Amino acid sequence: MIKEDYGLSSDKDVEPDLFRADKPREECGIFGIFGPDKDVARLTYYGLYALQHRGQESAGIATADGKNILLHKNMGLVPEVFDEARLDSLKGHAAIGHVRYSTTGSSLVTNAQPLVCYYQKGMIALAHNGNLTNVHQLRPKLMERGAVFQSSIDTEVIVNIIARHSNVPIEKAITRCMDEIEGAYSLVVLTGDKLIGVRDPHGVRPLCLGKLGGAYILASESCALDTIGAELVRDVEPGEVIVIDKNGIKSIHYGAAERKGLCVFEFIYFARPDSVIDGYMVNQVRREMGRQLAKEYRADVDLVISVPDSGNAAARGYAEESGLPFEEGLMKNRYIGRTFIQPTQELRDLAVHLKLNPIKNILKGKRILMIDDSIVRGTTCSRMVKMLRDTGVKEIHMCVSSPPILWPCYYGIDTSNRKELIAAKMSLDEIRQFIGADGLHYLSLEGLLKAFNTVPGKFCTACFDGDYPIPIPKPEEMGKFVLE
Ligand SMILES: O=P(O)(O)OC[C@H]1O[C@H](OP(=O)(O)OP(=O)(O)O)[C@H](O)[C@@H]1O
Ligand SMILES: NC(=O)CC[C@H](N)C(=O)O
Ligand SMILES: [Mg+2]
Repeated sequence: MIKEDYGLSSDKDVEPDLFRADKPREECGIFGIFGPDKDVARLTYYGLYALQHRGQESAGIATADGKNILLHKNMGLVPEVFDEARLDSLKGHAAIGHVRYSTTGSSLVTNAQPLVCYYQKGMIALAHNGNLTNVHQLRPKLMERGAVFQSSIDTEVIVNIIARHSNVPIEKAITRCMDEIEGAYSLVVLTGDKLIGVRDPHGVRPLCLGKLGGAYILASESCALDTIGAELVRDVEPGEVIVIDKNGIKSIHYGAAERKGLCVFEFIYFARPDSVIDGYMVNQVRREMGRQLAKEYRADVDLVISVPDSGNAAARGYAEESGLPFEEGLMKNRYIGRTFIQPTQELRDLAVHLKLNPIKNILKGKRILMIDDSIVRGTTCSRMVKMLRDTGVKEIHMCVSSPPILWPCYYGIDTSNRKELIAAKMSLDEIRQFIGADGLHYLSLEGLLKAFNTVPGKFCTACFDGDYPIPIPKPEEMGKFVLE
């Protein structure tokens, strides 16, 4: 029996997020554990806590106790959704969990993950990071054949296709599903007796395998493994299906695509700096991006500051390479929740200072170089420049440790609208004027790849060069890209 508790509270479903309009890019985080002798719900809770940066809209955990799959999910942050009593009730030998930032389907509790359902073979729970690019072909086809959907997320298409192949073992049903779905997907799947991890053939989204005593873990990022004291075994390979059950672990190679597409933005912004993805330490790569920036552009300034958090490592790298002093010039308030009411303009302006505030004595009268990891709409940096000018900074130069974002992402980042991307609408000098800086430089794509010591072809860099490794939805489907 599915014991589900969606905690349907309508006020939370529609709660507006103060920073949502300014924060167009997040991800989802997934976690799975097979550990009969472990408190799987609590370990999943801590794992999700470590992945909270990947999605803050909703959180959910499903556990398998041999007979049932138990589920709890709701809108909100991990500690808001779960308490001790709730975690006590989620019993089992295996669990999966999800933190969501919606990319297909609205931010509603019915779209929260994991999805849990009955099918011919029993019960199945599934959690997904990424976006399918052919969902608008698959969903109507499934509906024509009588499928019903309870949510508007692409993820439910995956569950439906797996369920249609109930005449074969679950591993086979998954690889058959992979024949049909296109796009980016890292998945954790839970059945009564198995935990399965899947990474799409292009390897767009990360997924790694860890071990804690006799328990196996799957997680979007290795920082989740560190958090629960597990060791990183390796990354799940593109096109690999890992099946874990009481007999141990088995790997099925569905097959990697010739053209790989690991999202380079994971390294620029999404991932936590303490994670290792596909062998690259995120913090180290970000620092190297800063060094590359300094090789490309040397500003005549007194000091280097970063826009925290994700600009920090690149700013340090820039300072090291250039010999300029690095100072913490902006403080970020880390305790901003999601419970604000949509503010007026006055409150919005106030909110900027609530989120980031300058340390005046460090900055006043100085010529500074401000480094951020990326500019999407230009909201953050234009506000920062204004704030710094108000503080009495003499000159403000801006460096961005990634190239201009010119193309939308269809693989799980919420930038599917080109009109929102400032670099797609304005020239470099227009952007500089818009943000009000005295100088502006973006890291080149070559410089970015040098930070990895790699050549084009390993990463998906489509947001910078429009070279999409997986076919994107047709123009007539674009308007419908977000299923409401
Ligand atoms: O041009 P914009 O549309 O303003 O978006 C870009 C900003 O958004 C991100 O920061 P965010 O505050 O989301 O998170 P962070 O603390 O990880 O840097 C990113 O690091 C930039 O600072
Ligand atoms: N950001 C993500 O990975 C989202 C996963 C899925 N497409 C959803 O909207 O729930
Ligand atoms: Mg930032």
